[in-house]
Parts: sequence; structure tokens; C-alpha cells
Amino acid sequence: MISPKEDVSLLVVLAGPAGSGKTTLCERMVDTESNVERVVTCTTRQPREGEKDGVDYHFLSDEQFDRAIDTGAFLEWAKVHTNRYGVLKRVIQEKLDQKIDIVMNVDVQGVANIKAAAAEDEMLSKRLVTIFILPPDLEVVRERLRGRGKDDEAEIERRVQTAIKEVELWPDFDYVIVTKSKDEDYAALQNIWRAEKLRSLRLGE
Ligand SMILES: Nc1nc2c(ncn2[C@@H]2O[C@H](COP(=O)(O)OP(=O)(O)O)[C@@H](O)[C@H]2O)c(=O)[nH]1
Ligand SMILES: Nc1ncnc2c1ncn2[C@@H]1O[C@H](COP(=O)(O)OP(=O)(O)O)[C@@H](O)[C@H]1O
Repeated sequence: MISPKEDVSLLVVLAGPAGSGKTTLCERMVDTESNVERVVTCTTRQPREGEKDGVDYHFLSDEQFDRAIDTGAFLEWAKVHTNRYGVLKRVIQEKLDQKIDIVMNVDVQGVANIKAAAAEDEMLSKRLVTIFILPPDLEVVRERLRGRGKDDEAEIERRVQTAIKEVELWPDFDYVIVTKSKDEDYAALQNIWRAEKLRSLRLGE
């Protein structure tokens, strides 16, 4: 009898409107589970107060971002709100090669781009799990962004306007978590995680 392999690494991608709680969930996952790392993505946006280069994002200039596009360094990149964001291929590949589980947080275009890349790459497609974090209404988004205290009202309104379009895309995802309390959201993510680890399609590599 052939036994299933035990360490099956996952690439879990969370998306959803600003303020839905993606960053909070990613950080808790990394703090709680062993062998899980977060992928730090690149952005041309300015750091918010307290954000650190290489920890929250790799903060790139427009020129640096252009160069990364030209050299084919991004697995995917997209313009979100008013800035550009991108995931480096190399970082994903290194972690998956080392059998490290990945959680990451990208916008809805990013998920579509990663799914398209996975359609041509069996290793990626076997690991990819997409989860949409859905706020029950837009007021929750506003309240949480105000509570976070890092964006002014104009920036918050820009994110709410983007959210109106983003929330329509939840049916394209493997899973949807309608956000409630932080603990309930995390329990939902853990349930998905544990079930995905046991999926037979990932066994027998
Ligand atoms: N497509 C894509 N989106 C990203 C990437 N990194 C971050 N994002 C998304 O960019 C959006 C804006 O992020 P951020 O500036 O941190 O603002 P926030 O959404 O208000 O927390 C979020 O939806 C992130 O999920 C990336 O590498 N690619
Ligand atoms: N389930 C939740 N209930 C209440 N507040 C939350 C919840 N999840 C996150 N928050 C808070 O909402 C704000 C935005 O969360 P964050 O994780 O930065 O969202 P995102 O990464 O999706 O933009 C933060 O202040 C965070 O502490």
C-alpha cells in the first residue's frame, strides 16, 4: 500500500476589501502554526507610520518596480487603488522548494493572475488555495479602516469604492469567510487550512 506524504506545503492566498482583516489573519497564522511563513510583497506605495521595509512590504520606487517588471521577476503584479503591488517569483519558489507553507494577501486581480499562472504550473496549482474575506457590509469596512487609524477619510473612501467592485468576485474563490470576530475568522481559516492539508489531490507527489 502506498502511504500519503506527510508534509504537503500550501500556498494560501487571502483576498478581500481593505479592512476585511487579511493582514490580521496572515499574521496570526504565522504566529500560531509551525512552518508557515508570510510572503512579503512589493509596493510603490509610501510606508504607513510604523511599517518596515522588508517586513510589511518591500517598498520600491517606480523605477525599481519597472525594472522588476522588465526582468520578469514578478509572478504577478497589479495596480491597486493608486499604487502598484507585486509578488516576486523567486520568493514563492524558494519557500515551496523548502516545503514551507505560505500565506499571502493580495488584491482580487492578484488572485486571478496567480490562478492563471497556476493553470500552467502543476506545482503551483497543487498548492494553491484561494480564500475571500467578505465583510457583511461596507460600514464594517469603514469602521475598521477608521479603527486602524492609518488612512485619512479620502483614502478610506477610495478603498470603500474599490470594495464595492471587489465584493462581487467572491464566487471565484475556493472559500469565503464572512468576517465576524477576529477569533471566529481565525477559527474558520484554521478549519480550511486543516482540511486542505488532508486533500488527496496533494498526496503522493
Ligand atoms: N495583486 C497584488 N495585490 C497586492 C500585493 N500585495 C498587496 N496587495 C493588495 O494591495 C491592496 C492594498 O494594500 P495596502 O496598501 O496594504 O492597503 P490596505 O488594503 O488598506 O491594507 C490589498 O488588497 C492587498 O491585498 C501583490 O503583490 N499583488
Ligand atoms: N474580525 C475582525 N473584527 C474586528 N476588527 C478586525 C477584525 N479583523 C481585523 N480587524 C481590525 O480591522 C483593521 C483592519 O484589519 P487588517 O488586517 O489591516 O485588514 P486588511 O489587511 O484586510 O486591510 C485593523 O485595525 C484590525 O485590527
